[in-house]
Amino acid sequence: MLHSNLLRLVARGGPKRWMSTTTKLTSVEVNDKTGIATLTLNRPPVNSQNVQLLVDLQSSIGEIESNKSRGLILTSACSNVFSAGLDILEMYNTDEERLRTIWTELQNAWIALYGSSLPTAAAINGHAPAGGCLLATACEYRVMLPKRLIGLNETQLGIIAPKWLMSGFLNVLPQRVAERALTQGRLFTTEEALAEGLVDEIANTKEEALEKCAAFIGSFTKVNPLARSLTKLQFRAENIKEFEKIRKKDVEDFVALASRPEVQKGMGIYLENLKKKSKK
Ligand SMILES: CCCCC/C=C/C(=O)SCCNC(=O)CCNC(=O)[C@H](O)C(C)(C)COP(=O)(O)OP(=O)(O)OC[C@H]1O[C@@H](n2cnc3c(N)ncnc32)[C@H](O)[C@@H]1OP(=O)(O)O
Repeated sequence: MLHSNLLRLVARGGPKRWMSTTTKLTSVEVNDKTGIATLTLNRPPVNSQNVQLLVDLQSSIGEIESNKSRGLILTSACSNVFSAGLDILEMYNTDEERLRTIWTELQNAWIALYGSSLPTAAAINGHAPAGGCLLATACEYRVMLPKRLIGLNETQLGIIAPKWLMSGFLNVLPQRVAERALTQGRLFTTEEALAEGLVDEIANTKEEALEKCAAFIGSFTKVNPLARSLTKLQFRAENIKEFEKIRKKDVEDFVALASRPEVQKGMGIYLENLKKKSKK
């Protein structure tokens, strides 16, 4: 009996247990040995962030926080994309109420991750433009696969990233580099991102990226968890306070901007180009 249980564990790649099913667009797996939870975004083909993905992400973060995991690693089930950012199809040709919901859930997902008291790391196993970069930079540590792209390219779509959306970016990049990148809508290659400090390490495979993230989280083993989390949140308190002050107005600003005819037209053209490119 013991032998067959052991064999099953080995076949599953070690002492892991599934905490939630994959009927959601996210799944959570906790490693029993390390106590570290891996949160996987699972909305093929590119993990574009629709309302459902953003809601599921929040629920998975809540689940990980309440099951007393030692840390959270965010990654993707898609083979070449971490997340393509907000689902443009959902923002295009829609009504104001839907835009309000999309933006509110993006805010909720960001604050849940950015304000998490747990150690957080992103195993960026693919491209991470816009909202993908937002999630990665909400984490404390980033490990990325070579030759992928990451950055906040909102200006290329004719839209403006609000201050809170830049917070994580500004936590890791000097203001001068961040300002130039945002105004250019620049996407950094993995190698450029490493040189600038936007990512912390490069890994050749997703497995290696997960291991490096786990090693980062493991580096806190000897640190008092309460002291650690309060220290982290002290660093983030100012950004969180500023965000809370403007969050309602920020939703209305987004709705006003995203429903402007020229912005809608820009999204339509951007979508068409994406589709043309993917058919090539
Ligand atoms: C008012 C302030 C708002 C500020 C905040 C806004 C934030 C955002 O997140 S806006 C979204 C910005 N995202 C992007 O610009 C990324 C666009 N996507 C890409 O560049 C690429 O898809 C890729 C690099 C992420 C992946 O490339 P690849 O693996 O080659 O995949 P394809 O390009 O062939 O895409 C497959 C499939 O998915 C569709 N798609 C891609 N991204 C999105 C998206 N963000 N939303 C909706 N749909 C997306 C793409 O059109 C393809 O569809 P099909 O042609 O139907 O297969």
